[in-house]
Amino acid sequence: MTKLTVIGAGAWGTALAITARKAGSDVVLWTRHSAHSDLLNTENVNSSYLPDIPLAAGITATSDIRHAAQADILLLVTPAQHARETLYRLKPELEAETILVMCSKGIEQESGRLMSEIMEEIAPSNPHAILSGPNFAAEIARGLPAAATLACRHQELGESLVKAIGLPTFRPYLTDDVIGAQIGGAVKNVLAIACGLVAGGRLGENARAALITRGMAEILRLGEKLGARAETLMGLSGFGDLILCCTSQTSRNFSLGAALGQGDILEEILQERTAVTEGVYTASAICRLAEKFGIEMPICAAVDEILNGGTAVSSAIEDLLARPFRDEKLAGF
Ligand SMILES: NC(=O)c1ccc[n+]([C@@H]2O[C@H](COP(=O)([O-])OP(=O)(O)OC[C@H]3O[C@@H](n4cnc5c(N)ncnc54)[C@H](O)[C@@H]3O)[C@@H](O)[C@H]2O)c1
Ligand SMILES: O=P(O)(O)OC[C@H](O)CO
Repeated sequence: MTKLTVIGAGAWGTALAITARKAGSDVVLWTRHSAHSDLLNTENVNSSYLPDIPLAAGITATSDIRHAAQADILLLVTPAQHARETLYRLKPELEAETILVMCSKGIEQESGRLMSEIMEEIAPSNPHAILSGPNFAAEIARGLPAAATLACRHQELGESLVKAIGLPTFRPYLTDDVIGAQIGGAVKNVLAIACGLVAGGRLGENARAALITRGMAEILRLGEKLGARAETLMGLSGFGDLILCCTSQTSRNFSLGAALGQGDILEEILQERTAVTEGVYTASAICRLAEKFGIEMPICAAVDEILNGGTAVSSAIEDLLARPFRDEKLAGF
């Protein structure tokens, strides 16, 4: 039986633990606090992050990183900004053949690095993969149907991962485009904030459709510079996740944007949340990458201005609307 540990017991980590257990893997769920692992083991539910959904029998929680690392596969599911420190904690315990699967969506704020680059930097000899797609944790944990992109450079490795986590209701689609599989998940978080702003500000459905479409052009522009394939960006991890998060209040990024659009204060929204809202941290990293590559990402820039530049929502929207009229072909991809 495949031994699989999920690193990070938030909503997504817990949903993936339930999924992998159903797929037949022997599952351990690691959380950094022993009080949390004790609660998970005694209550059999992750009431802080995924209430009302029982953990499948056979999932054991632990806060012991050494025990957690003793697995064939590690699913890394902390917030993206904590992926580096988590990998450093794991590194001394890793066997060379332990497979690392990054399930977090984001770009490191300080370095502008993708999650795969951080895995390569810290654990260069370990095989690694990316899992990303339109996947709300609660739906997956309930066994509702969904699909995701699973990216790794070797087909055999991909197939073994599909066996460990795939279900008829959770369908991983394989690709070798590791870079492409990360761009959509990171950028859609920022674009979902933008669509939330539009919803909160009651700017209409047309405006949202325009933002999603022009947002897709921003994903394609950044993806091209980073070496991603367009087909991956148009797939589950890109277009699929963009549609999901730009059209649903279930998305934490969308709901944060909606609250901002209604006039709430960023710091107060964040204080009230225990769950991570990745777009808040990835926005500035994306804008720095756009600057480095000399590409325009005006929607991401507007969100970054609102989050980090002190620009009022109304004025950022006015600036976007004042942009010159363009040829769609030239402004697209
Ligand atoms: N929730 C979803 O539906 C979903 C779906 C797909 C991908 N994701 C991605 O998965 C990642 C995790 O999201 P989530 O929804 O599980 O978040 P969450 O906020 O529900 O949980 C995050 C978990 O990480 C832990 N954590 C926080 N800081 C940490 C640190 N410094 N070291 C170790 N652990 C730490 C928290 O205690 C918590 O257990 C994000 O990148 C998110 O974009 C989430
Ligand atoms: O709630 P969000 O906005 O973090 O989105 C969660 C997942 O990424 C959806 O695929």
